[in-house]
Amino acid sequence: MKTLKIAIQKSGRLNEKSVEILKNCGLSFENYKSSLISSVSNFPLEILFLRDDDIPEYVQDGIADLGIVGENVITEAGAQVTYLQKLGFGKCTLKIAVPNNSTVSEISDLEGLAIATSYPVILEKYLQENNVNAQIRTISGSVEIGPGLGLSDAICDIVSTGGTLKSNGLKPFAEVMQSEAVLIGREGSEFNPEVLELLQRIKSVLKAKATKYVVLNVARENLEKVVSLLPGVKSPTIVPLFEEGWVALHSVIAEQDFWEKINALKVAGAEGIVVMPIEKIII
Ligand SMILES: Nc1ncnc2c1ncn2[C@@H]1O[C@H](COP(=O)(O)OP(=O)(O)OP(=O)(O)O)[C@@H](O)[C@H]1O
Ligand SMILES: O=P(O)(O)OC[C@H]1O[C@H](OP(=O)(O)OP(=O)(O)O)[C@H](O)[C@@H]1O
Ligand SMILES: [Mg+2]
Repeated sequence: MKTLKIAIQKSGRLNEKSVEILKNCGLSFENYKSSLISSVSNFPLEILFLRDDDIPEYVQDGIADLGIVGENVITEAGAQVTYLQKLGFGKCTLKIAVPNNSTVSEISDLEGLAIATSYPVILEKYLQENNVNAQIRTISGSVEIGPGLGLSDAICDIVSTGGTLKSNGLKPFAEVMQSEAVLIGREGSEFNPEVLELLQRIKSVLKAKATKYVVLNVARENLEKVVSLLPGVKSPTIVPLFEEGWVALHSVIAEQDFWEKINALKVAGAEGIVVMPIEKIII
């Protein structure tokens, strides 16, 4: 069996969740960041801990077989890699923002202005698509400080809660791209048996995370009504209760669907609703 290499962020926003998802796949390894490489004892895999900016090229060039990195970083690098799976964390949006007192309110107002960013490639393309000529000032971090220091009139940076923009007196007005962490490989990677095995485990972990195991009690006469409220439930398990005429309904439900229905379920006669996490769903 060939030992695969997966590159993940050494430290920063994506590190913890990347390690978590691999551990949830049953992979056993020490999170030795100082050694920058860690061997998985129960799967033919080595984990490389890198700066996130380097991950797309490492995968493109075959130094690593797989990587976990933000879509923003892949697009900026222009790397030739294949998206194997969106991972549902590191969700953020690349936005253009200006000082609160700025009169800039649409893209065309950026004509001739200076914009500070760590994403010059993505921004350049966006400005071209919108027929705007602006001066891009590339800086590697703390971009939000740009307008306050007189370095730029606007910024283009990652926004999640919007807290950093707010505390720097900035307001967003245009969305350039949305991003989340993705598992990447090279073209054809998914045909490698070890990659396929890992990918299946990751999918199982993600599926389990998005679903809950639900148990509820309901009187038999209300059972049909309750089942009809549960989307996607084909055939729930029904277990008779000691109390005559009552049953317990067991089912696996998308968490999102469930919370929307909870009040309707109660009105329909569901009682003692217990919601439990699921560790893995094997697809
Ligand atoms: N506020 C945020 N909320 C959610 N995701 C974010 C946020 N900021 C960044 N990200 C995502 O996490 C990735 C890593 O962000 P981080 O700030 O750790 O990068 P970095 O400082 O460039 O790290 P490195 O030292 O590895 O180069 C970003 O490229 C983006 O995809
Ligand atoms: O909208 P918010 O929730 O405030 O998040 C946005 C901030 O998060 C990121 O920086 P990070 O905190 O990762 O620090 P960094 O600039 O050192 O990468 C990004 O560069 C923004 O500055
Ligand atoms: Mg980086």
